[in-house]
Amino acid sequence: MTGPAGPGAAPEVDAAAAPAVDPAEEEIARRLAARPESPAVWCADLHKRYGKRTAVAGVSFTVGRGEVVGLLGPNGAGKTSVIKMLLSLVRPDAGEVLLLGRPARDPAARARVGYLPELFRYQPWLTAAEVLALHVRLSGASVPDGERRACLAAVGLADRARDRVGGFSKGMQQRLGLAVALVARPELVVLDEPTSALDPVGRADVRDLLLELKARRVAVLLNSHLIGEVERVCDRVVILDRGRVAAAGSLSELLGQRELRLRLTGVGPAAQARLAAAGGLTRDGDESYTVALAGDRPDEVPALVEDLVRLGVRVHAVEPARISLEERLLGILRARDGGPRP
Ligand SMILES: Nc1ncnc2c1ncn2[C@@H]1O[C@H](COP(=O)(O)OP(=O)(O)OP(=O)(O)O)[C@@H](O)[C@H]1O
Repeated sequence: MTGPAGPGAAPEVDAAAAPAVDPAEEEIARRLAARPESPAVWCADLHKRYGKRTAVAGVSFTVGRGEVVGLLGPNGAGKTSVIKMLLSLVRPDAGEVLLLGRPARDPAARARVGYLPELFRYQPWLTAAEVLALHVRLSGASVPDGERRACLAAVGLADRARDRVGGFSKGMQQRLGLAVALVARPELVVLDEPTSALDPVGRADVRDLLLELKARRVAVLLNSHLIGEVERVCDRVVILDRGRVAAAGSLSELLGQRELRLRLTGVGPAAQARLAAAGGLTRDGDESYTVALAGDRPDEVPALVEDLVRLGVRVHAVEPARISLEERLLGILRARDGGPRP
């Protein structure tokens, strides 16, 4: 696993979580490995208590290969505890974890996982290039110089490679953390609040990086409080509350069908057919149309508008209508308020 190492790094690691492969997990791994493609993350019934406090009370979910899954929930919901259990940085009281079809503590699985922790610090006397080189060495992967430089460039640190990390701002350290998580060509990347210290441009850069990972079929588990960000990049979302899964599903499952309200003039039969092809079509007045979009492609709306214009339609207004993930999240959490605390 590539993630911060050395003095000052990962201070909350549970020392009791020594590598050891559980025979029950081995058996599950053997069965999953026989399937055409085992999920990137599989966890079942995870539990964790810290003293009297229950942090995680029976969490199960999967992240498929090449899938981007968002882990959401209020402060203290158990997100970081779940992530640390997935990565064997904290030992679960109960439950099982497989990463890439192997038991989570298996070094062969860990070597293919990139991790950006929520809290980290790098050795301040090293340069960014040296930090990256150190983590490449730790991962056992062979990553040529040019690829490492490209990785720093991808997180916007191309011209800071030779600068010492001690002089980096918080956001620059977070960018370096991302480069560390990505440098050893992981098949699964776990990012715990990767944009908390980033400016708007940095956030947009991370969004692009995530989409690029998705295109390369790298699985991503993303813990973020920036719900708009999650909504834009994630295929699926797992919402935790008080240590339990409060809801999980794809964005269309959680948010319902996307609708598009349009105000159009000059709609001929061809344009009418194009509108109907986009989904269920209703005409609400002379110029008002509503399309219940059948697909969930990100370019669905611009493609439709482009076609309509080509067909001679004058497009006066296009208004997407769907409950936002933020509204949905708040709805779920409020409905659970007063529910049982673990
Ligand atoms: N090392 C620890 N020792 C004691 N309690 C802990 C420890 N780590 C987490 N907890 C407790 O477990 C619960 C879940 O914490 P966790 O950090 O997993 O939540 P989170 O969803 O990641 O929160 P946030 O969004 O604030 O980062 C909290 O009540 C927290 O106080």
